[in-house]
Amino acid sequence: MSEPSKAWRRIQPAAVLFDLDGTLVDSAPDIAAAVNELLTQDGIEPHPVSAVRKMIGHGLEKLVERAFEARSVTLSSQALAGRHAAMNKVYARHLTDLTTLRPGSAEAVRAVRADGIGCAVVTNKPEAFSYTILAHFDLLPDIETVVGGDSGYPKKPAPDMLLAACDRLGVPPGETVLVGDSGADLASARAAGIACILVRGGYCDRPVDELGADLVIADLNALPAVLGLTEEASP
Ligand SMILES: O=C(O)COP(=O)(O)O
Ligand SMILES: [Mg+2]
Repeated sequence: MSEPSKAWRRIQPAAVLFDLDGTLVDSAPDIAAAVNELLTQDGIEPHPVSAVRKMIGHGLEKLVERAFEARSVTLSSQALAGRHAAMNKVYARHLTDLTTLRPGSAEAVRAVRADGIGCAVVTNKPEAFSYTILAHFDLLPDIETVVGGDSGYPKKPAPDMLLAACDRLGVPPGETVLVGDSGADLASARAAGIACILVRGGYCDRPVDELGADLVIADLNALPAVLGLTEEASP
C-alpha cells in the first residue's frame, strides 16, 4: 500500500463510488473474446487478453477502435459505428462467461453498505451490461445507483458521471471517494473534487503507482481497513 497523502487522512467518506471494469470485476476475458470475434470476422488477427486489458476503460467504442488500430486498421466513423453495434451484440451474449470478481470486491461493497456509507458504481460500460454483471455476482442489493457510459453524461475522464452519482446519493463530492483502476478514473475524480483510491492489477496502460492517486492499494481486500470499517487501524 502506498503512503497515504495528508488529504487522505482527513477524509471520512459519506459515499464510495466504485469503477466496474478492472476494479470490481475482471471482465477482460469476455471483452477480449467479443472483440476478437469481430476481428476474426474481418480476417484480422485477434489480440491476447493481456493486450486487450490495456485498451479497456474508455467505453466499448474506444475499445473497438483501439483493437483495430493496434492491427493497423483505421475505421471510418461509419465503419466504427457498425463494429461498435456488432460488439454490443456479441458481448451482450457473453457478459459473465469468463468474468470474475476481483479479490475482495464483494466484501468491500458489503462493508461499505453495512456501515451506512453511500455506494454507487460509476463506469464507462453501458448501464444494462453493468446491471447484468452486478446482478450475476449478487452485488446489486448493496449498490444504490449505477451511472454508466451511455447515461447521457460525458464519460470519464470527465467529472460529470461522478457528480451525477453524488447528486443521486445526496452526498457532497468533497466527502466522496472514487475507487478505480485507471488514469481516467483519477482524472475524473480530480475534476470532480473527489478523492481517489486506485487498485493495482486492473486495466491501465501504466503502473497506477505513478499516477498520483491519494492512495494505491493492492486489491480491494485492503479497502475496509483504509476506510476505517474494520477493527484494524486505518492509515
Ligand atoms: O471502458 C469500459 O467499457 C468500462 O470501463 P470502467 O468500468 O473501467 O469505467
Ligand atoms: Mg476500470
